[in-house]
Amino acid sequence: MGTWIINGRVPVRGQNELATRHLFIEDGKIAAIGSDVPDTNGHEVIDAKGKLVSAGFIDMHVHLREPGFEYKETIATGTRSAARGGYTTIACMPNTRPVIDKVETVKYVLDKAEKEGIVRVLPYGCISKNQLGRELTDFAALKEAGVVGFTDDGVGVQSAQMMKDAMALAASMNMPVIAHCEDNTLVEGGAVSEGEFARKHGLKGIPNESEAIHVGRDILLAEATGVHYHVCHVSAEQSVRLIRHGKQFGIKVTSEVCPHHLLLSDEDIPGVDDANWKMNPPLRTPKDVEAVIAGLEDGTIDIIVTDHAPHSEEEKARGLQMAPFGIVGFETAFPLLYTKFVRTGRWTLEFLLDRMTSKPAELFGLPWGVLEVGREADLTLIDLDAEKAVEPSEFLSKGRNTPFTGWKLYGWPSLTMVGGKTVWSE
Ligand SMILES: NC(=O)N[C@@H](CC(=O)O)C(=O)O
Ligand SMILES: [Zn+2]
Ligand SMILES: [Zn+2]
Repeated sequence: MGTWIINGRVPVRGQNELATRHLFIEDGKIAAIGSDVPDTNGHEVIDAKGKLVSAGFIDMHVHLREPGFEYKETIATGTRSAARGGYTTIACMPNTRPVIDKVETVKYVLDKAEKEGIVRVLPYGCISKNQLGRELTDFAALKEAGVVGFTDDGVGVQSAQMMKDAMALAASMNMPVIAHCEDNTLVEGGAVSEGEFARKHGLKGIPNESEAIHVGRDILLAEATGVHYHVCHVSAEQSVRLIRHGKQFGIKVTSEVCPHHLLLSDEDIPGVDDANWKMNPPLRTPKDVEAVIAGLEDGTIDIIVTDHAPHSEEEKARGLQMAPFGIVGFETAFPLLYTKFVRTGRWTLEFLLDRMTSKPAELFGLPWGVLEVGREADLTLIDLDAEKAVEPSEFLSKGRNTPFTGWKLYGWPSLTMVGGKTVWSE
């Protein structure tokens, strides 16, 4: 017995419209996509009722918090939250407790994901032991154990020599280095960006250069070592400029941006009490927001990620200055971007979907992210027409820390399938 998903609508390449299609799924794979009304006799039938059928989203930057911070999130809750957001593959950052710097921790995460996760989980391994920036981890052993790249996300690699060594080693084994770009000497205690908000409230601001200095340094090191260098959560105009320049020189630099940096600036922060507006990198100025949008549009920035970073309510109640950095992202990413960029006519639906599906797959050499016959049936059904407000109490994530509460949006996922199996539905 197979499964028919009937009356779905799928994007047509190069055309800004959707076509009605029926998909047949058998043995976990997409076995047929057609426009003729099928004979569904003897098969399971899912009536998509005109909803968008998209390849499942791929998020190359998420925090699942396990092991060690299970009060913030677990692999079980994080993957459910991802599925509800339409994601079928997620790559998790190693800033857990212990950090993912040893084979046994990689195995622990993969084993937990297998048993308790409902979407595909790809772990990253640390660049440095304990993420202290002093000693490289055993890249070969971590690769063998199944990591998809090396990163110390959560902190910047402060030493240029350390980064160069990491890149040379990663390049020799054809693995990417993924960088959280932050020069600590320029940050020192800042909670928000330099800009209007910091000035108004007399706060120390985090300057754009703290990010861009690492971006510039690392692009030079990527050129010297030949590694695939991927920049995390680009937020500053200067970073976009440097990446654009690096790409023009043929250096293997790629980058990502988060929905919040495309949609919010420091001037939107309501006040110093609400830490749901605190994340790293911080919300920048309206000029930076325009620059990251332009960077995504011209291909300087390759993909969209959430940087899903759940924290507990108690932690986030400490105010802007004291609370930890980070906001949740899975369950609002697509509705936000679809509503604010596609429905407004600035982007095509195809443009947005590519940056959440096929582009990340292409960048990291993954076999998913495309809706076509023969591929594994990782997909999501999305209601493009019903409007609903963001309601954090409905989140499947343990984290409720979002600045988007109450935003009225379109484009809510209603069913998510991984390898032909429905893992979540409304
Ligand atoms: N982005 C954040 O604000 N926080 C992340 C760390 C990170 O992505 O650098 C976290 O782990 O909470
Ligand atoms: Zn980071
Ligand atoms: Zn992160």
